[in-house]
Amino acid sequence: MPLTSLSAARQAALDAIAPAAPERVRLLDAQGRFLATRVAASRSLPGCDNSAMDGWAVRAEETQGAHRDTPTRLRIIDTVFAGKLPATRLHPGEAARIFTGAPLPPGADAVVRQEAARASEDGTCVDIFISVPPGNDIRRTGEEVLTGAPLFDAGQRVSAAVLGVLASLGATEVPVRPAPRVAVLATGDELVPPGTPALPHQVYESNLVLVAALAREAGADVRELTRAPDDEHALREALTRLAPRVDVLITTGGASVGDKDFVKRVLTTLGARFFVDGVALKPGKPVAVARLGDTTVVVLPGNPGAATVAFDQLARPLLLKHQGVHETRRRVRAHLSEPRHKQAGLTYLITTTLESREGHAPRALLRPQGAGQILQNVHGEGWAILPPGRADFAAEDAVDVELFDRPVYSPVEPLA
Ligand SMILES: Nc1nc2c(c(=O)[nH]1)N[C@H]1C(S)=C(S)[C@@H](COP(=O)(O)OP(=O)(O)OC[C@H]3O[C@@H](n4cnc5c(N)ncnc54)[C@H](O)[C@@H]3O)O[C@H]1N2
Ligand code: MOO
Repeated sequence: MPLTSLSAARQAALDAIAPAAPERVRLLDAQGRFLATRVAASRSLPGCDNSAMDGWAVRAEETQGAHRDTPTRLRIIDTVFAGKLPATRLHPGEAARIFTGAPLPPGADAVVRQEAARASEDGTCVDIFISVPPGNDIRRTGEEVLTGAPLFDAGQRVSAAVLGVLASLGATEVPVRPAPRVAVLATGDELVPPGTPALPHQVYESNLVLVAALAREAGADVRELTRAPDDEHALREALTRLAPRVDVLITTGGASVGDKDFVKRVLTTLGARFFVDGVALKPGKPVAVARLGDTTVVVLPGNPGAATVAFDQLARPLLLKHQGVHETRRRVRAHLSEPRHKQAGLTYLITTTLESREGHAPRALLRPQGAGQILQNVHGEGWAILPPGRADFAAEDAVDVELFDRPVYSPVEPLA
């Protein structure tokens, strides 16, 4: 039977999970989550016409012709602080002392900043030294947004900027989808926990940290990190203990066809229903997705590079769907830097950097990548996708590159 294609597997994996019911959480607890509903402006921003500067509220027409040598003299009738209401209306010949953010008194239509004016010694009058147009240094009601205007769609990621807007509307809580609770189970007799001595033939267990970090990047709340030996009894015990506690249980290792690859067999004996079992993908071929009771189980291969690709292609979309969102990844067309031979039936995802070229599509520089390797991912800019149905690719052949879109950072100071 041919292996499931990557696109069919992704669809099937998504069928193994449903968006979680929304919950209301405090603003800061919503950071990094996704809005569960649309949000409209519950008030206008700003809520009233107010001053953008510390200075004087005036009637603009009365400043016409004002100059340092020929100032307009106005009578001071009020002082308006931010958060206070003006005591009175501004009539011709009058000015009000006003501070940044304070509501504009009725009758005033402009603000003159204090650097362009001087109050008399006795504080009764102010000389205005410049002429200003109506609206000068005024922030208008609803200038940024009017009450009822749509602000955010459901699925909007709650960033610091979004939180700032919600807080400025007076919100204290926000409806979001809950973060999926995740447990990671690493299997393998050969694995040595980091922090203990390891002989050259031994392997440090690194997938717990790797997969937990990937899951967090996908918005998960990682609750448990557990190791289990390649032993059916121990695996059964670990899977039955962990599954009921989480929404998504992710295993690594023991996913293939070796004598000690028990994970899928044990899941089957526990009554798991498989949605995906092996994908025409390299690396990551043995990946599986199943449902065990109410828990979605993702079985990742043990090779860290294969686990990374399989996570990225199946587990991440599924964790995002739990949060009510679908991610559209940016793709660019690029030309291969070198020829490649591959198994015709599989999709290959190869970590790539991009070299831009004047007047041409960029070149995809394929990184040396094996299923067990992940160092190249640190520097990669995306996956070059070598599609199925073809075994040989020549240098300069055009392929799609699915971008990681990771920001680029550089040191503040040159390194010594
Ligand atoms: N005869 C066949 N052999 C294999 C096939 C196949 O189709 N026929 N598939 C290969 C593919 S593809 C992959 S990928 C691997 C994955 O197999 P497993 O999921 O069973 O992984 P393990 O055998 O347990 O480990 C593979 C490799 O990864 C290292 N590993 C495992 N867990 C961790 C961990 N937590 N931290 C760090 N490194 C880990 C492990 O030491 C092995 O080196 O199977 C192929 N075989
Ligand atoms: O998934 Mo395996 O070799 O395709 O790493």
